[in-house]
Amino acid sequence: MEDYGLIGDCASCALVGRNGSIDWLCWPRFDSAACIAALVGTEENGRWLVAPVEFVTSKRAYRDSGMVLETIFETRTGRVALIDFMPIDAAAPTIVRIVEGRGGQVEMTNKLKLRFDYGTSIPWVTRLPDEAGITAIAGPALVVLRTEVPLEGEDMRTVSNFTVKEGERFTFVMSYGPSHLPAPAAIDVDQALSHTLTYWEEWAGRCAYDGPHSHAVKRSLVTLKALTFAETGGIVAAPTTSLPEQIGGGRNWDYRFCWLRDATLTLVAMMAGGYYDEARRWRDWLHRSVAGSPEQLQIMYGIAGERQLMEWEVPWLVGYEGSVPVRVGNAAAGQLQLDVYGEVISALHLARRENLRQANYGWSLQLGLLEHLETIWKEPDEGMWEVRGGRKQFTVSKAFCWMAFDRSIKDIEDYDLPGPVERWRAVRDEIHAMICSEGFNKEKNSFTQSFGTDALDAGLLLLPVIGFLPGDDPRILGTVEAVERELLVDGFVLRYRTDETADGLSGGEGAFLACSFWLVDSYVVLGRYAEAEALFDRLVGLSNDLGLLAEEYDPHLRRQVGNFPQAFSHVALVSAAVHLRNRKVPVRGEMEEAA
Ligand SMILES: OC[C@H]1O[C@H](O[C@H]2O[C@H](CO)[C@@H](O)[C@H](O)[C@H]2O)[C@H](O)[C@@H](O)[C@@H]1O
Repeated sequence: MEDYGLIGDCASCALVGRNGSIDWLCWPRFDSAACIAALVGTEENGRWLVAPVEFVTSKRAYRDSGMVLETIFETRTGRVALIDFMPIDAAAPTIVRIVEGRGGQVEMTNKLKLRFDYGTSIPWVTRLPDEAGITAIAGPALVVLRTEVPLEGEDMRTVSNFTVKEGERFTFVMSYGPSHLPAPAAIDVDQALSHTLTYWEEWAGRCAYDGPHSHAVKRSLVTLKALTFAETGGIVAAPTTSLPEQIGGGRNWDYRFCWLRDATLTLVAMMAGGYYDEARRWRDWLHRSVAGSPEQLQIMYGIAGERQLMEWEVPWLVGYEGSVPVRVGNAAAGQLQLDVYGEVISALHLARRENLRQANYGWSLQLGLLEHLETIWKEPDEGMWEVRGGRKQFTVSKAFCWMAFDRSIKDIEDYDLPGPVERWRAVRDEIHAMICSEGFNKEKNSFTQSFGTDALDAGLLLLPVIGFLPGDDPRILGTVEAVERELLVDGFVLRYRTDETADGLSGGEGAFLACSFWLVDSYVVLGRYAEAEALFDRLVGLSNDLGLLAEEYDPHLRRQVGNFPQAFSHVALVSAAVHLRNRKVPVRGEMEEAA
């Protein structure tokens, strides 16, 4: 996974290997069917390679702070640059690949194999009538490729071999459109490049964070922005499906959707970075998506607020390094995860405090959610880790219910909003008392994953962060110690032990990067700054050469695992950096001091 770089246009994105191969592309949206799917299959499922026929090394970096990726190939005969980007604000979704000779001369190859419908549908390819290039049509989709380089059809793919000499430049421009309309028009490549560079530079330049690790923080925020669907303000958890949590394993999920949990945390990170527009747009997305009957609140939605996210397995894809099944859609959409109420309500609370313009139904929506929560908070749920082994009384879920009532009570107190505040105070206290008696194991001196068990859960690290108990409470100290004792692998944090939690899934998984950043936060809360710094540095050190993080890290194989790049990991990195710099972790719902 570390070999991939991300390019995107805030509608979709592509993963580009350090070998010049685009192996993942979904058009026109993040959640559309992939038309290039080699990432979770083989070359036969679609890829687009532009690279030297042979090279010795390749080195890459983003230009400036943005999403224009430059890969430099050194070959025995010369040096060549490949510049990849997806133009911002183009009339049609587009990928531009520019080949520039930077020394000597280099034999290059271009191999395009489009396979629509997640790597299975072979398109009908024809030459463009009046200009150089081809169109590929498969059902509703049309892709057009324009280039000065002569193209040939070979083995059901489009290829070209060409030579690039120092100072020479060739362009490949591929765009998507619906097949019942004329092919998208040609674009001005230089203008698109300069506009895209300026867009990202300007966006990154607005970052309010100033402090240690600012490069990693900026790269994380730019990555989060790239995972945002600009049209609606929704944010995907990751742009990929089924990158495995264990190489060869079956814990492979589709993350191209908008989780309320992940996205509300993104809102907090965006605001910490000074990006209030994005925060506002996400909050508006939230209002629209969850609008309607509070009993129908889902834990996740499509990027435009879609509710049906049917999960299915793709039998023709052999998976990333053999990790099957490859799944599309996500059955977690139908789960009950009570923490989501706390996440959403604390986000609304924070937005209110930060004076983000409110939709006029914001408070009535919150009231409706809380009234519903009042009827269901005692129920078991699937928890924040979305287990598939049956519902339980998860301690963290209950603590987030406590937070939902606590923040709403504060909203009533601070803004004179109408609501049954006395009743809610009583519920808040009842939840608190229940967690402290049922969710705390005296022998272990730790809170536990669910009531009456002695299993641990890294989500418990959030208890002081949400203000459930102060950081110096002996029960919190005991819980952090227990997590350190039982959930660390090589210093990185497992979200729980898969051998002691019946999560309904076989196999294991890597250390969860967001939880590892939460341990950094815990060390800050406890004043253990040197350990916080050291762990943060190690975690940032796991990023690939482009600063990208997956969901998890396998400490045994020493490689990233899980979907890539993952918003949750980058959000947690941003928050931990701010906390480390400020030597303070604000209670969730209070604003981070960004600048
Ligand atoms: O562990 C089983 C579950 O794994 C996925 O959920 C994880 O990803 C979510 C998106 O980042 C995150 O919000 C959640 O906390 C994680 O556990 C998967 O999406 C689920 O379908 C699956 O049951």
